[in-house]
Amino acid sequence: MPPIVEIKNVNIYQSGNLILSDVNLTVNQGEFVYLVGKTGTGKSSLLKTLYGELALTEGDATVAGFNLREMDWKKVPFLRRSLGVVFQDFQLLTDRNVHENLKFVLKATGWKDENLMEEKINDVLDKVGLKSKGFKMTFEMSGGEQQRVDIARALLNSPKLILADEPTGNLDPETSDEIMNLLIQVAKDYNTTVIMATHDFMVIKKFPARMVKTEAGKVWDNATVEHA
Ligand SMILES: Nc1ncnc2c1ncn2[C@@H]1O[C@H](COP(=O)(O)OP(=O)(O)OP(=O)(O)O)[C@@H](O)[C@H]1O
Repeated sequence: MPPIVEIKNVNIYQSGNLILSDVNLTVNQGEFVYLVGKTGTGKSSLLKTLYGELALTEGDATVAGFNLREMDWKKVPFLRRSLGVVFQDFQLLTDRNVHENLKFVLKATGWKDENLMEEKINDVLDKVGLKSKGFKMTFEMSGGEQQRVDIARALLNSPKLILADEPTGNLDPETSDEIMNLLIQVAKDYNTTVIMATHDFMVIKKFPARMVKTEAGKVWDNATVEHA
């Protein structure tokens, strides 16, 4: 199986400033990878490049079978559909309940059959342990529950790759552990790759995995906990 992410000699810019240079990174299907590094060193910029929010102008990268360099801009929605993206601040729609949040995404990504949509929503809610909470408004939920909804949403289109930007950033340690267990379980059950940016060294120590670090304008592979 080809790597799910292959980045070669990539330079990443924000507003014309070079943030990361000569990035090389290969991630295989099913791997769990932490992206660590001090604030402002480019973790989010790297993730944004992977999900097509920052255009790739120098170097080559393939993500979930999409060639980012040659990709027509119009194809970005298709790239996004084959990824699951999880954020620190959830980005859920606050005027809708959980079920409606999930249905909104399904409809926006081309689902039409009502029965299949119901089946899928039940399936992902069950997966994240929220089967009985579909009727809840998202603002009525705890941070941990909202993060579970966010993960459920990321799972809707059965992604081969989940990109998570500080998914435990707003959670207490116990809830962080629950979310980590969930992400790891999901990755295992679906053979999904997870690339997760984090500052949370308690989490990394407790759930060790490969580490990639942003520092001094470069991406360093296999950084150790001590150096991070
Ligand atoms: N939209 C933007 N326009 C201009 N510069 C930006 C933009 N977004 C980020 N930057 C700059 O790019 C650099 C890298 O930011 P980035 O958010 O990728 O870092 P990070 O490692 O994810 O930080 P954090 O851990 O705080 O989220 C920073 O110097 C930041 O100021």
